[in-house]
Amino acid sequence: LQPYISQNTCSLVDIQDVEGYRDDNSIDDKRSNVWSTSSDCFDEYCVYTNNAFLGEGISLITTASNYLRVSEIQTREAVSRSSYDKARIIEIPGKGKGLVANRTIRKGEAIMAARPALLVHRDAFSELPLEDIFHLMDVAVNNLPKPRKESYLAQAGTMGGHKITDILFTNSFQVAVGGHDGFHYGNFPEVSLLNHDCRPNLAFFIDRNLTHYTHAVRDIEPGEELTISYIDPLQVRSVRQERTRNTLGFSCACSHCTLSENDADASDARLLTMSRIESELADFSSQASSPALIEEYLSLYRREGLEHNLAGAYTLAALNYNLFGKADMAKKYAQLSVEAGLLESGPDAADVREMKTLADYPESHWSWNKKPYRIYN
Ligand SMILES: C[S@@+](CC[C@H](N)C(=O)[O-])C[C@H]1O[C@@H](n2cnc3c(N)ncnc32)[C@H](O)[C@@H]1O
Repeated sequence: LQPYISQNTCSLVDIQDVEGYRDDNSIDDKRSNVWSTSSDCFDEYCVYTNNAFLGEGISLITTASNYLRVSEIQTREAVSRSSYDKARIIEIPGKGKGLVANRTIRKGEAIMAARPALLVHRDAFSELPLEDIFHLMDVAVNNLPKPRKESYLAQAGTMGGHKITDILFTNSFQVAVGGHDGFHYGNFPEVSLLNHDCRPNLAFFIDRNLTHYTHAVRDIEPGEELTISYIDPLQVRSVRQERTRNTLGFSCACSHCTLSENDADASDARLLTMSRIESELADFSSQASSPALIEEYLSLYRREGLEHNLAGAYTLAALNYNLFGKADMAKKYAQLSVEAGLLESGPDAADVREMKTLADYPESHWSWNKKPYRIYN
């Protein structure tokens, strides 16, 4: 495995200069590689820093094998895209700072493409004593290039305690870098101003090059807040609220969580019906599925305002219509699944590729006509 050799090679001295942290243990020849490591390691976890990684600078707290996986990423494409032409920062009642649209944003429009400033191996938190974690976190953030360190430290920390760690927990995404132990907490400072909403107007995904993409999933009016969902939006209100309160540390003030009791009960009833129908549609031998059931399922999804989470529902619809041997409907929903999947999971996602194939060749797909509809009609 060869670490990424950047065209934009920086001297290791740049890193040594940051607040006195020394990286006296460089991994690679500094003429050919911008990665460096600090001598601060605990067990198998060390700090690795690259002050030009994908154009911006990143620190990792991870194992040697995960470092090698990350350092293999060779994207040189300048994807960085900030939201600042489309949105501005304001105080949002009950949520702290947030982003609101400056202008009309159309469904499908790209909002941001952001790279991580910090990746921390998930197991480091269970395997290392807290004081060792805090030390590694300090080294990792202090070793970042100055603008990157400043944008890390400008993020909100809402849980208290060690500030740099608090910021990570308040603002992290799960990032898998590959392999069986590739799970990390990832921090993307540019994304951190997006508040949570159980019915958000943006979808996001992180691709295999560690880029975090956000896209609008419906038209957004000027002045409307831009939001993503931090949790599973298909849970009923009490479960969603318990999750934001107990795991993420805040009481959700989104409009769906603050519905009247009657409206919240109606939403919960829809979610339970959707879950019941989904079990039937996902069981390809079920005799209960029918075109009417598929359409009811999709209309409940739309009624619930789940536009950021539609790809899976369209996939199930496409597969079920194809099982019935109804090619036109299978194609229609496979195309809608691809359209939604590109915003929710990106072009490399397995489902997106499979639905493209189904849309093009429904009759060659494994599901074709396995349950001819006339039998169940
Ligand atoms: C990733 S930050 C979002 C930006 C943050 N509001 C700020 O001021 O920088 C996550 C924090 O924002 C607040 N937050 C986000 N969504 C919220 C919501 N739906 N209801 C209440 N607070 C929310 C919580 O304090 C949460 O811990």
